[in-house]
Amino acid sequence: MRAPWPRGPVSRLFGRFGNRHRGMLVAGFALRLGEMAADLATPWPVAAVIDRVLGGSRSHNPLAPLLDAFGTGTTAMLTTAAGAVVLVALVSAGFDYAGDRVLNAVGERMSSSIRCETFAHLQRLPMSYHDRQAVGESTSRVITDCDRIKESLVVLFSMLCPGVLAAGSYAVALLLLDWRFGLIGLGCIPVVYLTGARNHRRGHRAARGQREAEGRLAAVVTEVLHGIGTVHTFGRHELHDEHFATRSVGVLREGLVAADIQARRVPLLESATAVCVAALLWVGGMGVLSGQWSIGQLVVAMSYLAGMVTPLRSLSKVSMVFAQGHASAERIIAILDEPTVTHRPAPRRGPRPPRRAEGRVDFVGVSMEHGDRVALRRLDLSIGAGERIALTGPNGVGKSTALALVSGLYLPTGGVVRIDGRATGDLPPQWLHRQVTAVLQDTFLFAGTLADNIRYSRPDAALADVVRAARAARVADFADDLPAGLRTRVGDRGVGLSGGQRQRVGIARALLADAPIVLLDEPTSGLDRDAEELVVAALARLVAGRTVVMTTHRPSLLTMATRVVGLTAVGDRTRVAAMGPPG
Ligand SMILES: Nc1ncnc2c1ncn2[C@@H]1O[C@H](COP(=O)(O)OP(=O)(O)OP(=O)(O)O)[C@@H](O)[C@H]1O
Repeated sequence: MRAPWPRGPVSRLFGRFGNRHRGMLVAGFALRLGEMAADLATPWPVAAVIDRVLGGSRSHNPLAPLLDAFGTGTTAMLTTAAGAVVLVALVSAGFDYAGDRVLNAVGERMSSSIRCETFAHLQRLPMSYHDRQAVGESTSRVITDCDRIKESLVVLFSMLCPGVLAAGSYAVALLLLDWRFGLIGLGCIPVVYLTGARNHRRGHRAARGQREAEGRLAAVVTEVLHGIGTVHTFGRHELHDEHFATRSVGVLREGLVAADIQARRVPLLESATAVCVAALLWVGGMGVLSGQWSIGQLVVAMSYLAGMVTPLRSLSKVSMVFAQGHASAERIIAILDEPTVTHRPAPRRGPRPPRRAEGRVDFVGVSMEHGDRVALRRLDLSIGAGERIALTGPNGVGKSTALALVSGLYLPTGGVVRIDGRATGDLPPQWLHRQVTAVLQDTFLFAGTLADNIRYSRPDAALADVVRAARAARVADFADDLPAGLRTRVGDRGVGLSGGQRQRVGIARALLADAPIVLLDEPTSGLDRDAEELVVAALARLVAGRTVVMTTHRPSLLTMATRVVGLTAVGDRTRVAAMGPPG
């Protein structure tokens, strides 16, 4: 059902993640109400002492029955009032503790769910999204923006909600005490609201600018750390220092705007609320002088007004946290709104694909554009099941793109890529992952053991299968010399292994996947002759009995192909020419 009001990022996030903790939220707010009730009772023992003990009058006091129950002598009333002060404070503290525990736990749980779902969603976004988004920027959203949302939720539950509840309750209590006191108290609310709302919009703009600038800064850090070897080799540290400092100025500029807004807000609100306190003091003082109210009642009214303005003042101090949380919620919603690869249009009706594809691949009028860059133009090419085809051609003609289209990494922007006669866009992604495997130019290894990395393609594989794949791919040749064998940990990005060794782990991974279609994207480029020999020997085992589409310029790999074709871009077509027998 659609909400009857336009739903902003904050309410959408809250609706989606807060609903899951409805029970705890209700319990938390009930505890807050208990605390409020205790706080409302706080000034009455003092009023009783002033009016009944010191003034000797019997003015109205809601705690009178309790105070009178322990005796009406001055000492008894004084003792009971002192005891009541402690008791009320203890009850209020108990509710405060329990309310904070419950509501802050909701804030923590909500932000944890937001973080996990944002990461899960981000991983499933298509390559076209990741191509245009810097890694540092995405990291900054998952980590920093989720953190900002967490801070806002904690402040929301521990300050904003109790503050609003307190201000509302004190305003009602003032009204009940006397309508004139109530009007003065209520007069404070629009002043605070108008000051806060105006500043929230400015604060939100500054916070949004700051988060965008911080995201760009994170992108610089990630880029430089990815290429730190190149930075050291060429000694270009100063270049990146300057680059970083330039981007950092953007963060600083927005931060200064936010600091200015924050600095203005507190005095503005303090002045506005001081006017209300002064008005109450004057009106109340005149009332006491004319005998309309007792001094005790004026003390209670002043205490309620102080109770009302204190949370309003403290809210002004945290409003920048909300502005930042708001800006971060927009950035998180922007990710969650992106369609994932599993949200493709529903496949056209047809029989379920068989468990294992035969391995026929057809490109029919396939075009591919990456933004404004054209990678393939109406390519027609058919590859039979079990055929091993090598794509050659000039740099940038679209060989790697053709491979990426077979694996479903991208969907063509024109034409269709078919596997066993069915368009890749109509095939369930999970099925496609089982039919197509790849060894790329540089195998990416995750932090974990060698065995974990091989098992990445088939998490349920038995250890014996992992060992068999490791032997066939000649990983065992070097793993046997390591103290922990296949249980040796490799660091982030496979640090500690040579290029050739990493490629052999990649081949073992592909072997274990046992897919009928294998893609090889320059798997031996960058290797020396000895390493290449070992990798080619491993690849020979991988390609046997499967459909293979490879891109390579290396003769040792070309000899594995049953057909070599050359791609050339001519006008609006990517043409295919047979290049004669391989080798
Ligand atoms: N992710 C991407 N984003 C933007 N443009 C891209 C992307 N991938 C490829 N391209 C562009 O598409 C064109 C084809 O690239 P592709 O890598 O497929 O060519 P290639 O024939 O494999 O080149 P090479 O022989 O140099 O590896 C190039 O102009 C390239 O700049």
